[in-house]
Amino acid sequence: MHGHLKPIRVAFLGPIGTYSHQVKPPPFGCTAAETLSRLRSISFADVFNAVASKATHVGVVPQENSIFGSVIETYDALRARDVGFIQGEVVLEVQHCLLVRHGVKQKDIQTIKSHEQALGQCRGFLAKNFPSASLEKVASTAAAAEAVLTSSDSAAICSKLCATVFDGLETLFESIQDQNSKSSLPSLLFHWLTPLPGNFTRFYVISGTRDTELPPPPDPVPGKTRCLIRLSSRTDAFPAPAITQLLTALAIPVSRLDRRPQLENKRLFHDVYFAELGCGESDSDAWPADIERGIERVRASGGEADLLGIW
Ligand SMILES: O=C(O)C(=O)C[C@]1(C(=O)O)C=C[C@@H](O)C=C1
Repeated sequence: MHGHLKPIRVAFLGPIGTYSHQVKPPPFGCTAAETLSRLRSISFADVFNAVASKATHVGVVPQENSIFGSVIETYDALRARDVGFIQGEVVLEVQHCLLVRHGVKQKDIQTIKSHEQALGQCRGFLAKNFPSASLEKVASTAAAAEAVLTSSDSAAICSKLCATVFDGLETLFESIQDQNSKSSLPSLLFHWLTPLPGNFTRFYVISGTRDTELPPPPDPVPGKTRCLIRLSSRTDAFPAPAITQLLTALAIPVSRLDRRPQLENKRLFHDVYFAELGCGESDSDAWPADIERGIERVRASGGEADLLGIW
């Protein structure tokens, strides 16, 4: 028995046919499809619960989209204590289709269902082709496809895959997202350096804790070059340090910053920030220790700081 071929269980937002379902977690030695067994969840919170309860080794959650921006449900889940640990990231090109039950025509459509991210990524298409349709948010793109199976006046924005997953659906429009990639997909390795046309969603791969036992990574083990830190001022610190002071104390360049209301809102508009940091491959050896020191400096300056992932 080869240790590295043990199946890893992956939680994803279901049902089958979502974009989350199509993500293949990369950072482990076993990425062959036959070594993955997947567990569908009905919300992103379920994905976090699946890894926390050890029902799965990892879970995939969308983090940002190149057209519609941050995935708020994911950041909201990341506010909780002991929420899991980010072990990697995957970027997926997202091409949406408009699917209906067999026989339903464009003129019949009064409601368009999808995940709010997908509705947001197709705003231009919707305004042009369905200016008076009502838009209905549902739990996922594939849940929308499943729901239109029994409807004669609604359509779903989802992946083309859903036309094969759910029997009885047909594709009315393809590639309806507001930006299209014309050329073949170039390497996504440096996607943050070379902006690409098209529609891309970045997913975090999470495990229950930093020490969750995962299959061994590929050889040679890649250095860690990114991390996510949750920051806020301590509620008992007076005066409460501003986010700029916390970032100055951290003293490591921040590549992106998100902000959400804090879960236990003890002070009005007391927010929590998510800072993503990156380093070059050549600096990756010193990176984990640098981060630890940065976190200590934030704590010493009246802030709270927690490492939510390093990959
Ligand atoms: O509904 C799905 O298919 C999902 O996997 C969710 C989700 C998202 O929340 O961003 C993932 C990728 C796409 O950007 C659209 C929807």
